[in-house]
Amino acid sequence: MPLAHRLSAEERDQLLPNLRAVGWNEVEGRDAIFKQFHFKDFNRAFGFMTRVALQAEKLDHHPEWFNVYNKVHITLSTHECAGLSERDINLAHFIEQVAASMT
Ligand SMILES: C[C@H](O)[C@H](O)[C@H]1CNC2=NC(N)=NC(=O)C2=N1
Repeated sequence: MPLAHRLSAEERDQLLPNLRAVGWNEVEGRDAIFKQFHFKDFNRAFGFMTRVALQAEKLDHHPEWFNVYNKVHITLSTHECAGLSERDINLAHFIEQVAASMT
């Protein structure tokens, strides 16, 4: 896999607005993005997490996340470059697709 690089200012200007528009926000004090998801019940939340987990393993890029009942909080960042990379953007878009199919 090619090395991950931290997104440049130009790349951020280009890539982040689409994600901000659907509820992803930059984390304060850390180069990462965050979103909270709410599902109808635990089954949907865990089904969502299962689908994200399988893709994360395939991409070798894993979310930091927290779940209680129907809530899933997700933080995305890339350890390899200690910040946001294109891998986080791609995973966030995949997560959006899965979430849309669960509601
Ligand atoms: C050794 C393994 O390939 C790496 O640690 C992978 C695994 N999952 C990862 N997940 C995330 N979010 N960032 C990484 O840099 C990363 N690296």
